[in-house]
Amino acid sequence: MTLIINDVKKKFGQHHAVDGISLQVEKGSMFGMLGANGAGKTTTFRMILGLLDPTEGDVKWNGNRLSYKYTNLIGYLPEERGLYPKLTVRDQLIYLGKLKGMKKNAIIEEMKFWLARFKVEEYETKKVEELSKGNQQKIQFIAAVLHKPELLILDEPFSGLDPVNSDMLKAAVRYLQEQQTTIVFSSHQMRNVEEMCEDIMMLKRGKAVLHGNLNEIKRSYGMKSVSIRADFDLTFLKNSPHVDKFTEAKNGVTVQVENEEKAKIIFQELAEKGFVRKFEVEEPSLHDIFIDKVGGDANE
Ligand SMILES: Nc1ncnc2c1ncn2[C@@H]1O[C@H](COP(=O)(O)OP(=O)(O)OP(=O)(O)O)[C@@H](O)[C@H]1O
Repeated sequence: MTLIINDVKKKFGQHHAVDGISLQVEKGSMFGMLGANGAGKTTTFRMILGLLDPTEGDVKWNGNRLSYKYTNLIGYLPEERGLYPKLTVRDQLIYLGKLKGMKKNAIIEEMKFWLARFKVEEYETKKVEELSKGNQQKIQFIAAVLHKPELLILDEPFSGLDPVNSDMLKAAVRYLQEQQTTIVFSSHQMRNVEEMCEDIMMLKRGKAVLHGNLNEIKRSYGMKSVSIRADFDLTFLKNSPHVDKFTEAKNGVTVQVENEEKAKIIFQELAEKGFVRKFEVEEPSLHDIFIDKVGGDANE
């Protein structure tokens, strides 16, 4: 069971919201979609879900085009959250579970499991409008997974959550992955993607600017980040022709360099000046790569 997106395009009028992306997500894996606002992530998700028809190309799950007929196989947490504020959590979940073809007993069993897991059992009989935003998000997540979907699409699942709830939701997503759920999610928080995903796609104006295994992307990405601490002033590195970006860190400085050769040159320069306490060359963070690839495009 694989999700395959084959050269998919979506045009709104003359605007290419998604402009020829292809990807494959294997059963039980977790795939991260990144991109600035308006890069085309939600449009891609809507095409996966069969809510939007691609202008060109196709999306297949297990060899079939997804549509409302397969709604029971898919779970979706949309970016714009929407629950019925006047319904109780229980009635809400029963209603949404039934739409997914579930029987009441099964819904209640799953609901109890998830409410306990998220430590919100006491909200079962509360109206949604009485819950905080973070807790509403948990309920909406439960609504997306109640029917044990094979494919789970999460649009910005961690936005607006405090660190404790964010960790709780991450653990829940990992648990679902262990149950062999195939998961695709988008996030503006690079850390979350780094922590959770093996494979990613970074979109810019509807095109993939990076795609593949995250560790390989980092390894093969030329740019390196170097943490330096020394017994002398390092601010001269700001003006070094070998340094692309200079940042003062708590305990020393961090510089970005184009490749390992440049790092070596800087190390030699530093060694001539005095005692270097720390010189650590690291793979760039996803944040660094994002800024490098998408940086000037934050509002596209
Ligand atoms: N129904 C629509 N009609 C016209 N243009 C649309 C429509 N839906 C999306 N777009 C445009 O397509 C582009 C991609 O939008 P999309 O919502 O997919 O981006 P996104 O990557 O999910 O952004 P964000 O991170 O802000 O949610 C944007 O320029 C948006 O304005």
